[in-house]
This record gives sequence, structure tokens and C-alpha cells, in this order.
Amino acid sequence: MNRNNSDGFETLSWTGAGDGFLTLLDQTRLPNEVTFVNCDSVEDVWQAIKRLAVRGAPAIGIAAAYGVVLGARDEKMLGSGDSPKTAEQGCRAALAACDHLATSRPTAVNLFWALDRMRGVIATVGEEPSAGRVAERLLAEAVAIHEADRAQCAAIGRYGADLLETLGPTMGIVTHCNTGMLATGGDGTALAVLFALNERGMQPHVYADETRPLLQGARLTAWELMERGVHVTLICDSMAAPLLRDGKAQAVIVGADRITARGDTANKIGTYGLAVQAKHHGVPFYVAAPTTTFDLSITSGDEIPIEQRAPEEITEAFGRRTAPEGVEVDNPAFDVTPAELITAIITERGVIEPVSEEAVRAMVDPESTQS
Ligand SMILES: CSC[C@@H](O)[C@@H](O)C(=O)COP(=O)(O)O
Repeated sequence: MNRNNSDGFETLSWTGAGDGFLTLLDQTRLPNEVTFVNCDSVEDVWQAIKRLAVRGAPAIGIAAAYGVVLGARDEKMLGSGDSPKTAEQGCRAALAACDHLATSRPTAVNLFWALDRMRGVIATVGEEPSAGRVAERLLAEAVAIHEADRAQCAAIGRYGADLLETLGPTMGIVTHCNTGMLATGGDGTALAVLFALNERGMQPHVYADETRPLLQGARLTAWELMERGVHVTLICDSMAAPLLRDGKAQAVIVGADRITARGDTANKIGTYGLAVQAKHHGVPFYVAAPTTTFDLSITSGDEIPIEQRAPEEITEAFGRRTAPEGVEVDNPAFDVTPAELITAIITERGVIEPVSEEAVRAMVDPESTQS
């Protein structure tokens, strides 16, 4: 397998200064090939997000931030065929890049959070001497977002491991989708907790749902856990219920794409079913996510926009058609787990338990709750 650095791989990396380019580990090719795709236009980044070459809520936000840097020098963003040269042109092009990248995927709020951060910088750089300098300033912000996410993952890992350690030394843990190094700028969210437990010698036994229909669990989570020496058993999604009934797992832990002010959580389709099963069997259900995944502007999970994806993701498999031509298909990429089913939410600032609107606001936006 190719690797681009000695301690593993970089999910996202930037080469050069403001005139550099973004490199993404192409997640559509895993686990069979570790290959990288270079992006040097806004459209390259938009396509990479759309086709899930880069995926996972925090990683989408980081990729989009770097995409805005590319935007400041992308002639397609001005609509006139001219390359941005002045700071005014660079800012205009970067703003157009923000608008375009915001249309790539609708559910993960980290995308919109990161684009808002980039818009904040664009609003302050109009006095720079050139579009090139605007790109430099935007790059500094994108790198800051990337670095902060890395630190947030590490803190989530520590808080989560402190919490799950209390479950005892024999630990079966079910997880869904992929929430690790591939989904973030660091070690992950839910998987960061499992990596931290493993490093503490707790030897968690992870049951990874394959995660229909795009198999992020089978292709990505199983691969990451094996790479890091964590004991993993791959299961099909419908295996989780009997596994929980038989007492083989003491906890379920998942990531999130958007969490509302009351704690309702959108995550990969299948998460809600897993939470219902955990509740039925008396198994704690944990969500791990950075505060950048919270959307305090909405309260109910009903308000979260859910991405619909192409029918072919369900009607085709193994390179061939697996459902009758013309069949009606419903393929939402995410579902919403109501706060009532969530035992605790693990963030980089600490653990929200029990989950309530008051507790969420106090953790995510403490200033708004201080009277
Ligand atoms: C740390 S990432 C958490 C979520 O983004 C993850 O569980 C998930 O649902 C990803 O969905 P995807 O469609 O693969 O982007």
C-alpha cells in the first residue's frame, strides 16, 4: 500500500502557500487502494465532497475551508473568465466559492460552520494588496480550523475514554458508519474514544456495522481499526439487535452530522434504529461530536435537512444491478435520533449527561446561558 507519511496517512493535506493545492485520501477507493486526489479548483473540492471522496462531518468542513482558499484565485468564481488579481476580486471569488461549496451536501452542519468562519475572514481582508494575499489569509484560517479539529478529536477521545472506562474491563462496543481519522482532521470522534481506550490497555472489542448502503463501516471503519490494532468484528447492520440482546456489547457509540439545541442528533441512516435497539436492551447509547457539529439555531430534529442520495446506491451493488429496473427507491443518507434515546453526548469540552436543552446550551454556548 502507498503511504504519504511514516505515521499512517493524511486524510486531508495542503501543499504550498496560498497558491498551493489540497490533497485528499480518496475514500471511495478504500480499503483496496490507498490513493490520493489533488484538488486545485473549487469544483474539484465540490465534486470530492459530493462523491464522498472526502466525507464525515468535520472532514467535509475542513475540505470546504481549503476549497475557499482555492476560490480566491479561481477564475470560474468571477464568472467573467478573468483570474482574480485584486483583493476585491479575490474576496468576490472566495465568497462565490463559499456559496457553491454550501450546495455540496446539506446535512453536516460543520460544512456551513466552516464556510461561515471563512466568510468572517473574507469580510476583513479587503485591504490586502492582492488576491494572492487574500488567499494567504484564508489559508491561515483553513489551517486553524484543521488544527483545532485535530485537538478537539484528542479531547473527545480523552473524555470518552474516561466515561467508557467505567463500564469495566470487558467491553463490547457497537459503532455505526465511520467516525475516525478518515472523517475528521484528527483521530476521529466516536473512534477517537475507542482508540484512546485501546491505548489505555482496555482492549475494547468493537462491533462495526457494515453501514448500508455505502458500507462506510465495512470499507473504512474496519480498515482503520485494524490499522490501529483495535479488535474489530464486522457485522451486517441487522446483526446489532441480537448482539445487544445476547449481552455481547456494553455500549453503543456513534458520531453525528448535526445536533440540535435539545440534543436530537442526525447521523448516518441506521443510527436511529440502533438507538431504539440499545434502549430496548438497556445498553447506553453515546454520541461523540465536537461543538462544531451543534446547530443551536434549531431545537427539533425535524428541522434538520436530510440528504437524499441517488437510487443507484441501493439498486446496484458489486458492480451490477440488484433491484428490478424502475423500482421506487427512498434513499435518505441520514436519520435523526431523538435526545431521549441518547445517554450522553461527548464533546471536546466535556460530557453532556443527561441530555437536555439547558445542558446542551451550557456546554456549547456558555455565554448565552450566563445571566
Ligand atoms: C466523525 S463523523 C460523524 C458522521 O459524519 C458520520 O457518522 C456519518 O454519518 C458520515 O456520513 P457520510 O455520508 O459518510 O459523510
